[in-house]
Amino acid sequence: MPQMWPAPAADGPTDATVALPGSKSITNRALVLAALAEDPSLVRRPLRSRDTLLMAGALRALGAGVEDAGADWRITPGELRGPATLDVGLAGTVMRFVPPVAAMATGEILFDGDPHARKRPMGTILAALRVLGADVEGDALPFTVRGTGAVPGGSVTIDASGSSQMVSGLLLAAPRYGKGAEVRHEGPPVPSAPHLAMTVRMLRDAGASVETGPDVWRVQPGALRGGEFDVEPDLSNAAPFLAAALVTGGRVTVRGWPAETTQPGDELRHLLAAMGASVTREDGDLTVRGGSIHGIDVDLGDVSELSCVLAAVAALADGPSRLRGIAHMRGHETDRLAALTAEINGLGGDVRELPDGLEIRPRPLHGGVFHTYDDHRMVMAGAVLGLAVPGVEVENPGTVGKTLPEFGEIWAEMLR
Ligand SMILES: O=C(O)C1=C[C@@H](OP(=O)(O)O)[C@@H](O)[C@H](O)C1
Ligand SMILES: C=C(OP(=O)(O)O)C(=O)O
Repeated sequence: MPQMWPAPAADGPTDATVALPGSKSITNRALVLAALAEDPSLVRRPLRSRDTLLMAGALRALGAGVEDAGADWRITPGELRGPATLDVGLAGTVMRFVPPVAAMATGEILFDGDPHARKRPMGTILAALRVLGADVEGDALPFTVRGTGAVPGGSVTIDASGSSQMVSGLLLAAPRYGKGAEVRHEGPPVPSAPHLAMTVRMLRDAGASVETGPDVWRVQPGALRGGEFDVEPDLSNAAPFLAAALVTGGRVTVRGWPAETTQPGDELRHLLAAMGASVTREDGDLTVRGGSIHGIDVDLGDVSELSCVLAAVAALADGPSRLRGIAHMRGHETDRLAALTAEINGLGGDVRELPDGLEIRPRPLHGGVFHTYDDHRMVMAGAVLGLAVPGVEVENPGTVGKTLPEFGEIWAEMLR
């Protein structure tokens, strides 16, 4: 039986300060790099959510130690070994970042995940691993990696237009491959440039030698050093909270907004300003104040994690929006273009799917069930709509635990 959450309508402008847990993307990269390093590491203030617990579990099953150290995680690298059966859940980072590591283990490693995970694109990275010398059977979940203790590495050309994680996954393990790896992309643009920059930055910080050019990345073989990985707050998960300020004409401050970051969520500063918010960063905190909500015409290909919440805000704007450059979201937790269209229209909206995005014409909305398709960001989008539209019931709110188990409490606290 699906659970229903009556999304609270705002009874006035928000006036709140929120602190958010760590970034999924930084936590899961830190876990992989720490597991591949020569010495132990401390991952400071990691996100503890379904996606990161699955990553920790997968790396443990392959021989790494991942233990609580107060609020932190202590990672002790171990000899990589199977056999193992790994659950990737619905986590793109786990399904794309762990197979390149498993290929260096010994023994048979079976990967599987949630029913919808079997539909997410995997063939590109599994084929690339075969080119780099790994023994992989299958082109989608479930699949098997037969680790032989080492991966020769070398050059590979892929079409990563479906997901930047195809590139990131190969690069993160590449320092430990015999010849390292040169990954070239050929095809329509790779989405999520900030996430690729995050991969390169974190590899270099861990001591890897990485060169980049247009659509090419070269990682030299070499040791990775352990140490301390500081996890920033998850700025993509700031989206619904900052959007609440805009939607209610109030104020929301997010604590600990980094001055400089590779997280795509940093773009919220510009995107929400373009939609009518006033945005200021002071003493390391980011504050958004809302007035009227304007539509936008924008390419979100680099920051698609923000699209669900921005689509909800756009449905409440004073003019139409076009969200472009996000065709690859059809391969996310669900087909997000179809899901947003169906669910916003189900509340009386006027959303049309484009080949690469959404066209959103605001209309008066009414209450109803907002289905979420096991997608954390659909829960967040439903919550944002519910602020302004009485009677929105969000299906399976627990789905938000993929990246933010505390969402409900922080949301309620924000509205108090
Ligand atoms: O590398 C990462 O941490 C991520 C990359 C992006 O994937 P896509 O390029 O598949 O959109 C993003 O949407 C995802 O949430 C996290
Ligand atoms: C696309 C997302 O997740 P994943 O890492 O599973 O691809 C997301 O969090 O918006």
